[in-house]
Amino acid sequence: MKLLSAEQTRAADAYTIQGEGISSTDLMERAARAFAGWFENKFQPSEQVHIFCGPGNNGGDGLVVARLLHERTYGVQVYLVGEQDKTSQDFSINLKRLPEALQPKHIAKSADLPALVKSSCVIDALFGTGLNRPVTGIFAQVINMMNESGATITSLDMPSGLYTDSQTPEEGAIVQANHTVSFELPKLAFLLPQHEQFVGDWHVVPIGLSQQFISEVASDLYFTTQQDVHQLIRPRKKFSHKGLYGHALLLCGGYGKIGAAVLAARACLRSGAGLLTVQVPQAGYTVLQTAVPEAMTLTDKHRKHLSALPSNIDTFDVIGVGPGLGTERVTKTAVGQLLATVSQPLVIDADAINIVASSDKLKAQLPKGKVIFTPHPKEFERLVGKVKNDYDRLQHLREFCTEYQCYVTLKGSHTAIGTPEGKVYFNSTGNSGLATGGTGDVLTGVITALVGQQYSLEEACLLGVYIHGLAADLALSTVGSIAMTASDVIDHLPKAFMHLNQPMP
Ligand SMILES: NC(=O)C1=CN([C@@H]2O[C@H](COP(=O)(O)OP(=O)(O)OC[C@H]3O[C@@H](n4cnc5c(N)ncnc54)[C@H](OP(=O)(O)O)[C@@H]3O)[C@@H](O)[C@H]2O)[C@@H](O)CC1
Ligand SMILES: Nc1ncnc2c1ncn2[C@@H]1O[C@H](COP(=O)(O)OP(=O)(O)O)[C@@H](O)[C@H]1O
Ligand SMILES: [K+]
Repeated sequence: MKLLSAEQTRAADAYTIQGEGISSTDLMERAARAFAGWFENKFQPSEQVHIFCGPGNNGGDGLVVARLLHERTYGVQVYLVGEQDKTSQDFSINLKRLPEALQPKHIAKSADLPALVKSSCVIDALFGTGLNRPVTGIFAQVINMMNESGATITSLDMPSGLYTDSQTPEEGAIVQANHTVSFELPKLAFLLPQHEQFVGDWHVVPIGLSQQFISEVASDLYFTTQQDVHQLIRPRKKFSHKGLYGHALLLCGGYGKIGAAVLAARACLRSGAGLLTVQVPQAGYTVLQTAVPEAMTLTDKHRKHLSALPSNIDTFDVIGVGPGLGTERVTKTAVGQLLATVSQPLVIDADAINIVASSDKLKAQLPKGKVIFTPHPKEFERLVGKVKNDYDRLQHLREFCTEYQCYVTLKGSHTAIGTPEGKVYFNSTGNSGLATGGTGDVLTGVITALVGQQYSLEEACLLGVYIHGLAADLALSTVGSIAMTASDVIDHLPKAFMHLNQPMP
């Protein structure tokens, strides 16, 4: 699914209005109905609803919602914020349509601010995608009052004050919503960790914007849905054999971190690798052979660390390197040799990322179009330098991927996958149960297996990150988020693959 900027969203609105031959007021009615439908499922009519409306179409939506909720027996109080001399046309039309029983109150100065309490139920319809500067003055006072009241806030389309697709200047007030109910497509701002306190739980309701417009408009930002990955997955052929599903090599594990190799290996096998060889330092031999009998085990000549590449390295289809590796000098040399000599695709994680990050020479040796990096945000900063904020991080992601012609899965709540063409795909699965040691090692195993099965590097990233998160989502029902471990995620990979293999409804 594509993500649209605020400007493109406005264009999609206009295109839909023109294409369907409806008025903008009709589309507003449709949007407000979709919002009200969500709201009714969530909140009972017994609650008094306070709706704060700004001067534009977001406020216009708020006025329609007020009318609809009133019809459905909710107690509603409407507040019109700011001077009323510059309201949008659809706002004015819907103000006239407001039932007489709903006498709006005007808030033009601080003395007009109502006293909300913690139990109040609030709809924030001050500003949406049309916000064009930081919120100050009376609007900021209303926002601060809402935030300080502790009331339950549902923002309409956007938390008011938050920019849709760029960094919000610090001086602007921003609503801290419990829920944000947005139209048609998620907005980029929802996917960035720095906005968690503003966006709350976000939900998208369809309003029938032109699918033709959306499919044709140029955007290099995507949100990966089940539909997107379902079409990637390839069922196994009846007469296939293990030789067709790739021979993966994992270079993982160091003294005290052999578990990382076990996790990556188990995940790799659970993701369909035809054959798997793991090379570990001598200290890991018995552990690997016992914990993962399906994997073949090579031992390094070093007792504790990776120090050399296997002599038959050319025989593997893909190499996953990094989890638990350590950054000893001998290991750095071995990783350098790997980058300089091998021709297979590489999945580079954890300490292998740290090793590459520490040397411009190694970065320059990265084979083009052959590498997937899987950093968490700290490892990413080691690669690209300190970032200022989440937008800056995205910019660095794009630049790094295009400069080095590589793929990067920048891990987090909505893992962002960067491609050499400068596209970014945000993942939609996963939960905070994944915030525990070893889950990244699992991801390395999953992606390595997929590359070995001849998925393109882009497909392997999209599918791997999605499946990994889906396994964690399925694990929620049996172990919950607090007790979840990396092994639980591996144990739910089979269900996740089965889930994706089923026909879509
Ligand atoms: N288009 C459609 O058909 C549909 C649109 N939909 C809905 O419309 C929303 C977008 O509406 P929108 O474009 O009118 O913008 P909106 O978010 O209300 O804000 C603009 C107003 O605020 C003002 N303003 C801006 N920043 C300000 C600030 N910092 N401080 C103070 N004022 C500020 C600005 O005034 P000005 O800049 O002229 O001073 C203008 O008056 C969208 O989120 C969705 O809810 C749906 O109904 C579906 C159909
Ligand atoms: N709050 C969260 N919500 C969803 N996914 C998360 C969250 N926190 C972490 N993850 C996921 O868990 C994994 C953690 O990886 P990483 O930090 O490398 O762990 P480790 O190094 O311990 O294996 C990543 O796939 C990341 O996207
Ligand atoms: K809003």
